[in-house]
Amino acid sequence: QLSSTFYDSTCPNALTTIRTAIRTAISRERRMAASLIRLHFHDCFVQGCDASILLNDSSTITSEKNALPNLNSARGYEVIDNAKSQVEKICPGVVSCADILTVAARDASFAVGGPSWIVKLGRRDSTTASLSSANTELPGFGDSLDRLVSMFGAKGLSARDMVALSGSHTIGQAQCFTFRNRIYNNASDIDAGFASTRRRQCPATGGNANLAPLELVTPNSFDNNYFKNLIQKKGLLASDQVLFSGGSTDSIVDEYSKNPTKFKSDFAAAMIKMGDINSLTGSEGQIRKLCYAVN
Ligand code: HEM
Ligand SMILES: [Ca+2]
Repeated sequence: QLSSTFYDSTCPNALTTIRTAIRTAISRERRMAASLIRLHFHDCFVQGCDASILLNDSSTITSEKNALPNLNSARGYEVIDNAKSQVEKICPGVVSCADILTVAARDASFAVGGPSWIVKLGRRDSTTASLSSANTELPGFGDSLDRLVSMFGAKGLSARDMVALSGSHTIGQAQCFTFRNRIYNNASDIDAGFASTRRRQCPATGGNANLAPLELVTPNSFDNNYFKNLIQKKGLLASDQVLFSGGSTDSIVDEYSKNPTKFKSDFAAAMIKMGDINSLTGSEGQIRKLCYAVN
């Protein structure tokens, strides 16, 4: 049973300490806000929000960091490790890495103009990781709408939650190899001018790691331009554009494009729901001393 007051008596300064560490990291590099939100998502979809994604390879752990969706892609691990070490200084052995990552995602959203929300706390850290689940349970950039709906459904999230959460592609960057097919296949669901602009930084061969903003107008601020772009056929990933391509989620995209306030409140609610996925509580798991290793 998670609760927003979980650390009120055991570590009253936990949340301000985390916030300072996260704000410092984001002021150094604004993209870090995007990276931390994504890290929380990639944690929660694999064994639940249990900080399994933070564990390094060891004799007992096969790290999720090496799974396809994460390798050379997920980032921000060191920011969470640092926030943890700050929190350990004030209350050793009390605050879980899973909670720190959840709070970090919320603080990251707020730091770049997104909504804030009250985070539920009391998650415990896993003593295991699952590279295979990370490879099979995280969505891919080429997935169909039906597949995306069913992958989120498997985690207790609705199609509406999925569209709202995908709105976090209003910030952050993607590598060329994730959108190459889309910009070179002359499909009817992509704006021709947009495709040709993107091709300049993403050649047909090579340049796999070249970056492009997931949302072209305001890639560093959290707003609803992502949805406006989808309506103009300017989604970067195929998995972005499928949300507005004549299917069942078109009306949600349309609604969020017109109502940024509704998008932000739905996003916050969906983040809370995602943070509830299969948490370890009570005496399950442990409170790690270091986020990258089990005790
Ligand atoms: C709907 C299914 C989704 C797919 C297929 C997907 C796929 C991707 C891909 C391929 C990238 C670029 C990675 C790279 O090039 O290294 C990316 C980036 C990102 N994703 Fe998603 N994503 C999905 C949903 C979500 C959700 C639910 C969230 C958060 C709630 C999220 C947050 C982000 C953020 C913030 C970035 C930018 C990260 C950065 O700049 O470091 N995505 N996503
Ligand atoms: Ca996890």
